[in-house]
Amino acid sequence: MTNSLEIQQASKAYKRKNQTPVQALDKVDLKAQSGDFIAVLGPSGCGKSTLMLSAGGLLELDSGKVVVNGQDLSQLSSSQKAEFRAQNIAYVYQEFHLISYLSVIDNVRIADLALGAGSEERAKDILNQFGLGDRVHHLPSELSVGEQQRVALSRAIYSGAKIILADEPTGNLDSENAEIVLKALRDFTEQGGIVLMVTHDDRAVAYAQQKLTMAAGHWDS
Ligand SMILES: Nc1ncnc2c1ncn2[C@@H]1O[C@H](COP(=O)(O)OP(=O)(O)OP(=O)(O)O)[C@@H](O)[C@H]1O
Repeated sequence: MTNSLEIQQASKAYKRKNQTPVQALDKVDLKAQSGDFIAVLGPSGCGKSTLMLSAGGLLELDSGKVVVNGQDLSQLSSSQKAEFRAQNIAYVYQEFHLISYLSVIDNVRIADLALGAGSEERAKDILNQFGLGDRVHHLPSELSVGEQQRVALSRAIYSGAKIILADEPTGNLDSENAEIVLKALRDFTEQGGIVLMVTHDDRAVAYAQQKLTMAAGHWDS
């Protein structure tokens, strides 16, 4: 199956009482399909995080739409959207967002842990691939920063999502760990996934096959 992410004429303004609205996205278009590894660049405040939140349906647009694998996210109820997101979209952040009181393997299996679903073996295989085979029962606080990001990435891969939205995924990493993470993201796209990655890191930009720059809420062309 081929995957697709389409953002059509997306606009979003943040409105605060008694203040001029900030137009964070201004009719932004994006078309990505299986195999695409896209770096989103641009200065602070130009709308990159707003774009990423919108792409995953975490933020409602004022106008325009996001279509993932043919599904217009705005047509889904919030519970349908959460379910659709769990199956199709994973976020990888600079700050990892691991759950501090759960072990590495439970963090990876977080989405199906409560249901007793999924496969511990598969989670272990993925952790092994990321060199974390001897860390499965550790807590996040017992890991290095690079290891924590590898757990976050393992969680994204384990989820089976076809689209990874990565916000500064190498921001806190040394070169060795940055390379592991970037190679994994590239492998993910080579296997049919899509990666949209906000970054200021030259190492990450070098891995992407497309570079898009934002300026004040739109593409800088
Ligand atoms: N919740 C909010 N309320 C009001 N304004 C906001 C809110 N979130 C973002 N903004 C404003 O919207 C604009 C775009 O913000 P956004 O976080 O998308 O930019 P960014 O490119 O990701 O910035 P950075 O690189 O610094 O993370 C900025 O001017 C920001 O101040």
